[in-house]
Formats: sequence, C-alpha cells, structure tokens
Amino acid sequence: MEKDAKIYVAGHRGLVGSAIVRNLEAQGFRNLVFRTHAELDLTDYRKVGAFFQNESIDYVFLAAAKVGGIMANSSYPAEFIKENLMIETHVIDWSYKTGVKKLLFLGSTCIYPKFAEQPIKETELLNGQLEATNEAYAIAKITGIKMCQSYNAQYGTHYISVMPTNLYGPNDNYDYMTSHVLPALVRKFYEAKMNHDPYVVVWGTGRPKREFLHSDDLADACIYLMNHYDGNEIVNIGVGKELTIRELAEKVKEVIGYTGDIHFDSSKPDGTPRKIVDVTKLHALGWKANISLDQGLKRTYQDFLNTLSKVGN
Ligand SMILES: NC(=O)C1=CN([C@@H]2O[C@H](COP(=O)(O)OP(=O)(O)OC[C@H]3O[C@@H](n4cnc5c(N)ncnc54)[C@H](OP(=O)(O)O)[C@@H]3O)[C@@H](O)[C@H]2O)C=CC1
Ligand SMILES: C[C@H]1O[C@H](OP(=O)(O)OP(=O)(O)OC[C@H]2O[C@@H](n3cnc4c(=O)[nH]c(N)nc43)[C@H](O)[C@@H]2O)[C@@H](O)[C@@H](O)C1=O
Repeated sequence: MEKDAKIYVAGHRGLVGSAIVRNLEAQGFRNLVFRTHAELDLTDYRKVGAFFQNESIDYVFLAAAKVGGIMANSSYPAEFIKENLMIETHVIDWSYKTGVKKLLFLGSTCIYPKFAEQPIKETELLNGQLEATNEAYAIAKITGIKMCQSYNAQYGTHYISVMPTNLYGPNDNYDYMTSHVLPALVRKFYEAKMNHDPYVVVWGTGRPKREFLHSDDLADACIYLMNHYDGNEIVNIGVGKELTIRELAEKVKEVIGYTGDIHFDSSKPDGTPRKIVDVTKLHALGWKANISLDQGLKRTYQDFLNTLSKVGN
C-alpha cells in the first residue's frame, strides 16, 4: 500500500478495526477514512453507495460486523446472519463498483466444521457440519469468503480473506452476555476481587480448548497480508497454541490476583470442543505472531483498568 493511498477501515472503533488504525498510523499512513456506525450504517445499501462514490477509496479493511460470543450468537442468529450478510454484500459490491484496488475481508475460525481435524487447515472449509451455537454467523462469514472469491474470478478484483482465531485486546466488548470468553473472565475476576466474592462462575465445563491472538498481532498480520498476499484462497491467522477454558480461567485469576474459587456452570454451552488453526500457510507467507498469551493478558488487564478509570467506574 502506498503511504498516500486512501484506506477505509470499516469498523474502526472495534477490537480489530481500532488495532488496524493504530498500526497504520504508527506506520505513517495518513490518508485514512472511517465512519462510525451512527454516521454510516453499512446495512443501508444506498448510503454505503453514496459513501464509496464520494470517497474514491484505494484499500478497504472490512472489520465491521455484528460480533459476539457464544451466548450472543446462539441467542440472536437471525440478526447475526442478516446484518453480516448485508454489511459484507454492500461493502464488497460498492468496492467493486467504485474500483477499490484491494480489500481484506475478516472471516473467523468458526467457519470450520465442528469436528475438523486439528490443527485446522484452510482446506477443511465446507468439509463437515458446523458448530450449532454460531452456525448463522459462520454461514454469513462463509458467504463473505465466497463473495470475495467470486468477484475475483468474474471481475478480476483483489479481495483477500483471512480467518483469525479468537481475539482479545484494547476496545474489546466486556458485556457479560454478548462478550467473548477472555474479556468476560477479565471483568468477572476483577469485579469478584473488588467485591470480595467467594467464587467466580465460568460457563460450560471448562474442557473446551481455544486459541487466543492479541488484536495488535492480528492488525499487524492483516496489514502484512494486504501488502504481501494476493491469492484467492483463505489464510488462517493464529498463534499455534491452545489451552482449556479452565486453564484460561486460572491464568486470568492469577493476573488479576483474585484468591477465591472458580465454579463451572455446565448448564451453559461449551460450543465447539477445539478450534486451533494450522498456520503453516501464514508462516510460509512470512508472518508469525509475537504477543504471548501471558504478555497479552497483562496488557489487556491494564487496558481494562485504564478504561474503567476513564468511565469513572
Ligand atoms: N473478536 C473476535 O474474537 C474475532 C473477531 N473476528 C472478526 O473480526 C471482525 C471485527 O470483529 P471485532 O473487532 O471483534 O468486533 P467489534 O464488535 O469490536 O467491532 C465491530 C465494529 O463494526 C461496527 N459495526 C457493526 N455493525 C455495523 C453496521 N451495521 N454499520 C456500521 N458499523 C457497524 C461496530 O460499531 P458499533 O459497535 O458502534 O455498532 C464496531 O465498531 C469481524 O468481522 C469479526 O467477525 C474474527 C475472529 C475472532
Ligand atoms: C471467535 C469466535 O467466538 C465465538 O465462539 P466461541 O469461541 O465458542 O465463543 P466464546 O469466546 O463466547 O466461548 C468460548 C468458550 O468459553 C466458555 N466460557 C466460559 N465462561 C464464559 C463467559 O463468561 N463468557 C463467554 N462468552 N464464554 C465463556 C464458553 O462456554 C465456550 O466454551 C463465536 O460465537 C464467534 O464469535 C467466533 O467467531
């Protein structure tokens, strides 16, 4: 990407979008354009068209989406599939109609079959049943991938698709019901420590395994791939390490310095048992993750505390 190129970061205030903006600005890219959700609702085809026609954008990072953890996905599947299909369709189609040079689409590792061979290779896509708790969202993400690949095939566009594993970092969502596990546990253990609660409730059995990538690593990978990858196939982005939810809870408990107990609520869904991704392709393209979970957890807890002090909690 040329330093004076006009770059649109859709979803620039989110966990991923804000990390991409921080990285681009640190690298000296100054011609960035963004709109908040209130300024431009990407589910409105006409308004998205007017924006793209007025801005003459060169590159797009499509990090806007309706996103949530296992409870949000299983509670609101209609909203997840509808809004994500609309956002993808509108941004991808108007990118084509207005001659965007390159677009990076953010998928997710939830697109892979529930019982895919682990670590999961990109070739596992559509090779089996999806995890029920986030099937609607996964179908929307798979559609986004297929849209990029279809536009590339028919129109000669350069739309690349990346599949990040579970993410965490600054500007994450800490809402108890709609967040992902890591931010939820940071908040739960912090509040239990402040309130001297005797235990913290962790959802599920604690047995599922997850892989966690810091959003600053993801942003770096996205910008790297925008500059160095132009293939039609999807690329996994991960760290190549996994741990159980129980082990994660123990780590968060230690970072926050909580001394009470951990109780598991097995009435809550576990979701997919494992989803560690194979990162051979990513490494072959020349990029590797740098931030370990222990380092990332400490940074995330500090960001969480800074956010609290800002909102005066
Ligand atoms: N978080 C994770 O663990 C993972 C995320 N991903 C993917 O990364 C991408 C970004 O996720 P993440 O940063 O975590 O999500 P966030 O919810 O943090 O950010 C999403 C952003 O999109 C905006 N947005 C949502 N709907 C609309 C809309 N209709 N019009 C305009 N803007 C909208 C949100 O604005 P507002 O909040 O104001 O509505 C928000 O700024 C997504 O595609 C997600 O699927 C992939 C793997 C893992
Ligand atoms: C990135 C990926 O993320 C989502 O998939 P997920 O990884 O299953 O989501 P999750 O982070 O919410 O849960 C991971 C595990 O953690 C357990 N768990 C324990 N205690 C809490 C808890 O307090 N909150 C949450 N959310 N989970 C908890 C929870 O029971 C589950 O076993 C997709 O919806 C989709 O968004 C997607 O793409």
